[in-house]
Amino acid sequence: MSAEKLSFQAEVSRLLDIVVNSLYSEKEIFLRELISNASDACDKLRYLALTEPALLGEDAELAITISLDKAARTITVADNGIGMNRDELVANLGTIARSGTAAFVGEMSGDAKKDSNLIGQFGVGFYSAFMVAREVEVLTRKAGEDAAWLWTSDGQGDYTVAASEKAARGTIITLRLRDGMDDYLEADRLKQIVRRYSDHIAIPIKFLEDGKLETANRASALWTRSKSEIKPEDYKEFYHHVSHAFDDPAETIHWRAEGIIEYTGLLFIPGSRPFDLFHPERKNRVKLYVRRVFITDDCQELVPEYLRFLRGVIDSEDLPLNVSREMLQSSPVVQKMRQGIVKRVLGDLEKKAEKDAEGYAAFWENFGPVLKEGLYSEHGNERDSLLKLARFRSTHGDGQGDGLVSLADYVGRMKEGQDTIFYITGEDASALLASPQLEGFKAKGVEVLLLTDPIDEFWVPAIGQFDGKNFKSVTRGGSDLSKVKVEDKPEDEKQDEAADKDGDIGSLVALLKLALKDEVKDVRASERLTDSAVCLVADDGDMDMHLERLLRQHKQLDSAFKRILEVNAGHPVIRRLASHVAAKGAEAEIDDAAYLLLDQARIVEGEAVPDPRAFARRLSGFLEKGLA
Ligand SMILES: Nc1ncnc2c1ncn2[C@@H]1O[C@H](COP(=O)(O)OP(=O)(O)OP(=O)(O)O)[C@@H](O)[C@H]1O
Repeated sequence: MSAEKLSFQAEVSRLLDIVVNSLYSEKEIFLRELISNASDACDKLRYLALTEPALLGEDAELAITISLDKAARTITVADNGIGMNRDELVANLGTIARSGTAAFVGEMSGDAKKDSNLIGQFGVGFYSAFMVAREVEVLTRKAGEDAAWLWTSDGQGDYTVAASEKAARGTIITLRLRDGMDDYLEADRLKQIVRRYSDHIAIPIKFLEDGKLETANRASALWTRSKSEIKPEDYKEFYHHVSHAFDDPAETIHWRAEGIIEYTGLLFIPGSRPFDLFHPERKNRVKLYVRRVFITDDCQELVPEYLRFLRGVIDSEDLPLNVSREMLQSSPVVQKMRQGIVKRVLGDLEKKAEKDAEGYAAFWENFGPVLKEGLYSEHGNERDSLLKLARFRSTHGDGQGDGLVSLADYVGRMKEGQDTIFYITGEDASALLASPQLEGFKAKGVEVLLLTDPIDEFWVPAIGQFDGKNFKSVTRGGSDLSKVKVEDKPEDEKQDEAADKDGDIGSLVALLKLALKDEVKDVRASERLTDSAVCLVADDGDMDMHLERLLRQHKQLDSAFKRILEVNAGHPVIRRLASHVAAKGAEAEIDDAAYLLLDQARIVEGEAVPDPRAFARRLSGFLEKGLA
């Protein structure tokens, strides 16, 4: 059968472009990637052979073999793992099946530096071979099948697949090196790379030199070694292998649980946020082993969703080797391990938060929004631990929302008479800081949490309270500010308040209500405004305004809640309007003023003005009068 010519998926072509133009300064990592794949292929075979021993047959010693041919300028990496059939070959080495790939590739800018950072999070795996090779050949035969296939490509957009011959199962990858890559034709250099990057691989990596085989790594699973023997670089390289990521781990958690159930955990918190963390299909990929045999990287019961950024290995001593997927789903051993993992990881995070505020803040920036999902989904102690770990921007400190505060910090700073934890939700902290609803709180020195993750709209109502204090949005209901005592209030503020009480605000509010009829739920004099003339708030029991916008953006809601318009009795415009009304009673222009005030409040809230023409007409009318 002749060779079939196929094109790479567009995303692969783009990745290859970047890879070939060599964004990585360390080209040598190509070997790490190929060895990593070969070791995964051996793990997969060993697992299948538990139930189908014939797959291993005579050839039961799984190994990776590296050899060189200086004259032909080739390196080969061979394994006797699971191998691939034709369809798998085309799917695995011609496309990227991972969810979110298209969006990810779309983000690449063509700017070499930025793209290399992005690719670092994504991992190019097999394709990194093209950094050093002008042509790559993959000869493979799937375990249990007779047919072998040869995949060939120069990484320029196409590849070919042809039926071929191979005596035994497994995969042989041959790289024809580019000019200038002669370095990699030295056996010592390759051995050094293997030692650097792959010493922790549990499968023997052998060098074939002058007809002799020499094992170049220790071939013992890293997590089984004692911690004192393991160097930080070993952990780092194991992280690269197990996560297929290029960044470095921010946290390494290695422990052995002994007692009713026994297992070893070696888990990593990535140093950067994986590109697909919020993709709906993103799953936890912690690898489950049973007594050193890889079982699966798709056991969702092992790690809660809100820790889906964890990478690494859990190796159980108690599960049976032939454990099935169904068994895993209902296994009390898995449940116990999950509890242990959660306790360990959250405990370590708590220690980090105490000892290394800066490092913890960096962790929180990356993974806080995911951890907060647990505030919503979990209960009891797990939720309590998460509440301790949660950090927020707030109006405390420099007032720029830069620092992170905990709920305990907040409660510790509450003012006399304050019995509520105040918050505001929105897209970004700096926009929130400019919200009119915050003015009164700032003026009274009452701290407000600035919540900017979509999940905040859900966990806050789900929890309702922290330390016996209710949460309350400053954009909703009565502001409760009058209860808060303020020590030294400037004289002019007191005068303002006195003036308001005696003033004509009552009749103005009544007239505004009349003018706006069904446009608003109510009009009220505000406690929370100090600088702005007006703002909108949600009635207690109605949907939060930010949540409503969020849901409407996602087409989850088409009706709109009516809001309350609050007016600032101390603001010059409102005062003038109030005395105007007192002197002249209701006039047509009150209607226009009412709508202008309402539209202004909408604009500040980031909402569209429903009738822009009417808005422009009214505004021009008032300008004209003002200029006359
Ligand atoms: N030596 C091999 N034996 C069997 N299958 C292999 C081998 N090398 C690669 N594959 C298959 O090709 C797929 C793609 O490999 P590739 O290195 O591009 O990505 P990956 O290892 O899945 O993930 P990442 O891109 O994060 O490294 C693998 O998931 C595996 O199924």
